[in-house]
Amino acid sequence: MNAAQPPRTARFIPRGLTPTAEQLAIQLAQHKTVLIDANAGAAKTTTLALRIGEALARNLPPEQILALTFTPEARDVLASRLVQLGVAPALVQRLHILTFEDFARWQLDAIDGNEVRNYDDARLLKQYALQAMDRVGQRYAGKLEQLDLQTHSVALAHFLEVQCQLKAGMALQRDVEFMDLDEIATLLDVPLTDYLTTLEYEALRLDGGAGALFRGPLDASYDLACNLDGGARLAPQLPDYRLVLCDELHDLNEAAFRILDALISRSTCFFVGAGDRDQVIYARLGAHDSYLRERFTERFPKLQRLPLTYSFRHGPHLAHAMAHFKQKPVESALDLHTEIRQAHYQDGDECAQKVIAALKQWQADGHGAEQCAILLRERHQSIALENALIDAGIPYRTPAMAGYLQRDEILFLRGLLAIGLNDFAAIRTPALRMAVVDALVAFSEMDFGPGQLDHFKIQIGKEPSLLGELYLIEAPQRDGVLPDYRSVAASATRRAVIDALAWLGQLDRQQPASSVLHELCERVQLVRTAKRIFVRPYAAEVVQRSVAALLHMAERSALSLQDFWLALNQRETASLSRRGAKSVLIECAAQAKGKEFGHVILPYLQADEFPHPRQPRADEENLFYVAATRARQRLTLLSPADPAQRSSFISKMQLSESAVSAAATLQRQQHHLTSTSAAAGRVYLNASFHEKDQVKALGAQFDMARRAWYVDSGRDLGPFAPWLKK
Ligand SMILES: Nc1ncnc2c1ncn2[C@@H]1O[C@H](COP(=O)(O)OP(=O)(O)OP(=O)(O)O)[C@@H](O)[C@H]1O
Repeated sequence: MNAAQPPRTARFIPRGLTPTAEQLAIQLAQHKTVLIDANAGAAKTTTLALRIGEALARNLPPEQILALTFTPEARDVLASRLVQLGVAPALVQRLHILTFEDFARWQLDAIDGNEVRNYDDARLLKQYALQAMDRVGQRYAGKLEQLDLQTHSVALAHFLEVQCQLKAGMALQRDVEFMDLDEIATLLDVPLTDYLTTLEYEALRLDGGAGALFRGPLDASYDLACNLDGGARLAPQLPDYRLVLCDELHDLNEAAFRILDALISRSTCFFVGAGDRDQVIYARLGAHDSYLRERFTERFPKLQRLPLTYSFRHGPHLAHAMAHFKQKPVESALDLHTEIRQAHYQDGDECAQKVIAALKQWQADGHGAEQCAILLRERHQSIALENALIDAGIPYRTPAMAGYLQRDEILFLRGLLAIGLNDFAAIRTPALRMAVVDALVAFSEMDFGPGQLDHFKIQIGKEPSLLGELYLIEAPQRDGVLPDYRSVAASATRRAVIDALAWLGQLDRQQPASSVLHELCERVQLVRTAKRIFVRPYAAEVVQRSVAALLHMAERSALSLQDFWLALNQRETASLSRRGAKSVLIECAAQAKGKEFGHVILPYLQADEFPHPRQPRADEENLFYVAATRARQRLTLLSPADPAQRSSFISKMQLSESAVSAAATLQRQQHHLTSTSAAAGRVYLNASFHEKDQVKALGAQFDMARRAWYVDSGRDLGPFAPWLKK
């Protein structure tokens, strides 16, 4: 370790903000390993960017700097923050800013040759999962009672999630020499069938140990971690980075930790990592706050922990509310009144209307819809919201999740209606038709060989009216035609669906859609099937709630079956055509990590939704904390009119108390800033978001700390008269 004193002055002077003393300490730190465990919005990403800027300013070649993140979103946020702070884009491009997965793939290239197929979309792995299940069947059928081989696509998706989880936690490396199979599965906390299938899947993937044939999501990190661990073949070949940084350390799992360890254990490497122990929400993938709390310290005893105390995203009102919520100190350095607004509703529809009202108010206050995000606890909540937005003519986007009309359970019902009404052509795009076929297969618990289904889909793409044939093709009596069908896991479900289709086909289309859909769901045993095919009760419940929301929508519409069918398809066309960049974002809270928005709306804050009763309380708290702390100027909380039904998280924020202490802090800060800005000779402007281009063109500058436009007081203020503060 270099014991020299930190340089006294920074060489990197960022654009648009003045680093605090704490930020400077990190920017200039010369400790070998530095860990920042700081609150949401406390400038972790920004400070990592400052550290990179400083290294570049001190002539460290960009290629010797590696910045790792867990998601492409976090990678992009860091890269754009560097540019925002004034690092030349050409230099940013030369830096190695990578997700763990991309870094691992790149390293593994050295031993792979060009033979390995990489699949980013887990669905493409289903063929291998099926083969692995076949092998488990051959090896253990009749020998193990607990074996439960399900081969429909939803069960496969579940299996793929479990194997990912086992690998992220390096659980397959555990010492299990003297344990029985079911003991091991219990130890690893996964169903026995999934454990055995994972073993077969890995044998297949790694070609019995000869080398990887294919990789799905997270497999590269896992393979690299295994390689570095056992035999360490690649360890000496890892590039010699002088500076390694890692953002969002709260997503760290065992595989990634081992990769980091190999990189930063080198004597010439300096490391700065940042995370927030209260933002651990991927426990399912092995993330744990123990890395931030203890593991780093145990592994690197000389580790320096450096603080970032103040939030720069939101003002004291939100900071203090979060301090109460998380029972920890949270302070803000911003002279900004981040408003926390509340509104209450009687039912889900009214909640959607309150969202529209909050959004319209935001726009009326001069802000753009694209600066607003509606963050959901779970995707089923979007149905009423999407409908309300479509009705209000407000464009929205749902980049990280399918819009409600494109979700599996809704596609299944749409597929049944398409067959029953003999109108598959109403589902416009070929991609959606394929998705409908997949959903029908999954929810009818049918079982095809992968090639067969693909063949059928191609035919359907050409001739939509063939959709009804799906059930004929699969029927066992057609064995003679297509003899190699896999055994059907739940033929009762398929039979029920076929019967329901016959019933639907002879129905009067003028009947109310609501009663038809209710009966259809009963007849196809949708709830029971969801419970069976989604091994995790939580996932089954999301499906149920999503279907319930659709049924509610049909009831409210009071439309006939025929008209409801038409309306659904029209809504889809309307929502798909309005997804512009200027639209409001609807996203699940988990996907919003690392991002920030002017206005965050949190709807459906009710006891049975958030915290979700089936999920661990600590994870729910972290998720709420992530969601609420994305807000800069305004946070809108929507909860039931009846206090007894409200989410307990709202009272935990102690909004009245926190508002009092926040107001006092804000006053102090305003006083301080008035004196410092007077000294700095700045005149602040009242320009709204929409006016930013105008004032910028006139020469105004943006103060990131105050989030306000200003001009130097020596200037002619005439052109700025409309925006001068009274
Ligand atoms: N010294 C500063 N002065 C003013 N604003 C700052 C300063 N440092 C950072 N910021 C701003 O603070 C906001 C939050 O910063 P950043 O995204 O780096 O926080 P974070 O700790 O990574 O957040 P999270 O963990 O919630 O993702 C950003 O808008 C950033 O531009």
